[in-house]
Amino acid sequence: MADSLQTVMDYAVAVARKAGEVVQTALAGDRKVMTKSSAVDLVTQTDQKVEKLIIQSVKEKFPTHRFIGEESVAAGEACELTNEPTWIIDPIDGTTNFVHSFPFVAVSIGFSVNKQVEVGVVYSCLEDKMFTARRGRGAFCNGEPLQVSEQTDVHQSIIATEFGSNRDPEVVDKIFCSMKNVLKLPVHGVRSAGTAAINMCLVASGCVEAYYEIGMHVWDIAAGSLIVSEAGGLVLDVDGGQVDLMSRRVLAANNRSIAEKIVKEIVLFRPPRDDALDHKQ
Ligand SMILES: Nc1ncnc2c1ncn2[C@@H]1O[C@H](CO)[C@@H](O)[C@H]1OP(=O)(O)O
Ligand SMILES: [Mg+2]
Ligand SMILES: [Mg+2]
Repeated sequence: MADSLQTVMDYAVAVARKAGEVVQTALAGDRKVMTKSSAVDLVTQTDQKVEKLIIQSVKEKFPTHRFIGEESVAAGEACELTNEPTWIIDPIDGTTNFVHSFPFVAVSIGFSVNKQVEVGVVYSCLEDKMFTARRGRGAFCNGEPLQVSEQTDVHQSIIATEFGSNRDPEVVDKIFCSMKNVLKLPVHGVRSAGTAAINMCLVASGCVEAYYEIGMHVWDIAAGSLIVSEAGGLVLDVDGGQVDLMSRRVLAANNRSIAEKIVKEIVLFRPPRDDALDHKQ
């Protein structure tokens, strides 16, 4: 599998770049916006077109591989992570940003075998940054090695998180309560890029010390989780335990000291799992 993983990596990078070109072209034109699980969970024809392009290209090269794609799942396909080689795809991470031309939009492609992510590619289309990682072989941005921040003092840190797309008042309260707790630690700042994949790449790049969220999906974090761990960081559940990519909870941190401080501030809740039969919202 070692050499074939390099083939997968090279192909994932090529496909992500091609997908990124489609996203960039679409940014110049009109975007017809539709909604999914809620009035603020947006999707465009470009999301659907890019996912089709990625899946078709991969199928030509690897006909036996399986897929978990955000828009395929939205269209009713199963979201099941098996031991088989599986491509986990978010064609546009940051659709809300894409719709508003807010300049952080990514194509995220993870590749797992035996439920473990082996290859992660996140292409930040507008920054033209190609983040890549292979398990055990480090993380890179445009070919340059990535290293998480060395900061151990949470008071000197920036923490990334997202507001998500769930506007249920109880959920919003919990999300804000966690953010307030983190802000009051105090930390230097709290940030939201509007894309989970780019938030994770910011941790891997050492720009932010940690990113946490409850409510994102497996396609948002599959690739980014490997990029963080290969840059020397930790990827955990928000309770500090082992991460479960299908549980819709993640904490990516530069080190354990920062992770432990953040865990204490997060108000825990459990959204329906991605592999639950009714996975919507
Ligand atoms: N209104 C919204 N604001 C922020 N993120 C949203 C959102 N609606 C959906 N998301 C998704 O939730 C993830 C984590 O916050 C984001 O990466 C984004 O992925 P998406 O653009 O692929 O849907
Ligand atoms: Mg996404
Ligand atoms: Mg998306």
